[in-house]
Amino acid sequence: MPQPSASFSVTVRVELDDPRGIAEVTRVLTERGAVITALDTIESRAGHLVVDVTCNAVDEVHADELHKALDALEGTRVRAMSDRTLLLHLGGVLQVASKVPLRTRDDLSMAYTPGVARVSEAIRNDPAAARNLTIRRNAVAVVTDGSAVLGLGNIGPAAALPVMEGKAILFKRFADVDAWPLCLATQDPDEIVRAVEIIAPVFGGINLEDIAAPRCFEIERRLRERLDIPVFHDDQHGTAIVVLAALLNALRVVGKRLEDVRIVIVGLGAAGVAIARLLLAEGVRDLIAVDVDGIVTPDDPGLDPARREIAEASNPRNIRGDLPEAMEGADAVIGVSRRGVLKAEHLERMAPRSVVFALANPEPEVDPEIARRFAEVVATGRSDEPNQINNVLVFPGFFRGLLDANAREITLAMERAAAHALAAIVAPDELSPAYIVPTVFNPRVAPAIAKAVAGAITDS
Ligand SMILES: NC(=O)c1ccc[n+]([C@@H]2O[C@H](COP(=O)([O-])OP(=O)(O)OC[C@H]3O[C@@H](n4cnc5c(N)ncnc54)[C@H](O)[C@@H]3O)[C@@H](O)[C@H]2O)c1
Ligand SMILES: O=C(O)C[C@H](O)C(=O)O
Ligand SMILES: [Mg+2]
Repeated sequence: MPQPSASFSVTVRVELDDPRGIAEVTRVLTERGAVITALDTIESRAGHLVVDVTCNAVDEVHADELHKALDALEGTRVRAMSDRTLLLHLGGVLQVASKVPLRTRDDLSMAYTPGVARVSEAIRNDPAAARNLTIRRNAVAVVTDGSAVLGLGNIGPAAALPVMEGKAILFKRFADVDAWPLCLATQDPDEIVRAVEIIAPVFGGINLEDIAAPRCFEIERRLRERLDIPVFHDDQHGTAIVVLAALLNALRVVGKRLEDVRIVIVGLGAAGVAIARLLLAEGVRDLIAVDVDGIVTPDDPGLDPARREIAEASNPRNIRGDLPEAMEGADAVIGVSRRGVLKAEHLERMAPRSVVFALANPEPEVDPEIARRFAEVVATGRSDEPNQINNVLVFPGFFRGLLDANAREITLAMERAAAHALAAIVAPDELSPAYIVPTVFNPRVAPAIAKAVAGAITDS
């Protein structure tokens, strides 16, 4: 049963003929499963009270039920009900701010003309000076075509913008990177590659986001060939790094070794391919990938090169069939597909002391409550659950490291180093089923990843 959460927080403005009725209001809300988080008095006089009650609900249906229940109370009227998350996004969540004062004509003539012309000339004479004299060394483009937005699917560039704004503020908050959302009105790989190529002079790095497989593989490869700045596909590499870190620690908790475990990946898309690649590079020997048509094998017709590579390197026991067959005896399952794909009848086939990562956003492959009946370690991608496995643990620090080191490319060595650094933030004596990855608010996360990335450049 999904629980009320802060991601679905509503404020109800209720008008009462008798102030004593507030007790009824809180009773009705609480009995119907809402979690009250604030009560604010708006108007109060004898025989009249208006209050804003803020509470966490489960979803729209639940909020509607709460509204109706309050309306049914005698002497109580609901004036309005507002969704706080939508209110938070009014006008967007991101803005551009000046780093320099603009108070006098002097300030203007340095920040802008005529002074700025000398800055431009300096760059014309030495293009490398752009790194020091512009925003470039701290700027990242968050580029999407809106084709695989969270687990919502192909919702297009306009609907993708709130998610990309969100990514940009996470970059700023956790690693002081200035990121800008760029939602492209095309899903044609040639056009996407060209668009990124021609905006590249502004940026020190490109973060591709929520571009569906298989086109994301080709786009990333072509951009890496053409650009002299690092190109990172967050859903692939960010996810693979956080998953490897979480898996290393989860296996420590259940006392198993990476080389010995059987792992199932559900959803061989952008995230699934990159996770499989990184786990195989790290020494996983028994990995099975399952997609919509069942276990992925090399004889599947029409496999793109990235999926073919995984199909050929996985499934050493040559298991055929679908999810139930793949799950037989599995020590860990990693879901990067869509909500509800994993069921109790799949999880009950797993080995004792197993691990379930259900990472689809915003709703996981399985309700964590159900998963905990079968597995010792359970994690999702949500920020309102313990053990949040989300690429936000990686991309801010990873780009901090790339930008500071003026890196031109991204290597598997950097990804592995970042994963180990992230895992190491949780000390061995702190590890438990409910604590396998640090929270994103742990201030050691981004610096540790940045350091690992920079260290891996020197090593290679
Ligand atoms: N927690 C995180 O940090 C994180 C990071 C990246 C992606 N994700 C989530 O993972 C999911 C996939 O993201 P992506 O970028 O790889 O998308 P994608 O579109 O590239 O891949 C999704 C894959 O899942 C497969 N799939 C769909 N239904 C399935 C089913 N019933 N059984 C098996 N496979 C199925 C699709 O065929 C596709 O190959 C999304 O829900 C996304 O939110 C989470
Ligand atoms: O955006 C997130 O929360 C994680 C990930 O990038 C996703 O697409 O689900
Ligand atoms: Mg994403």
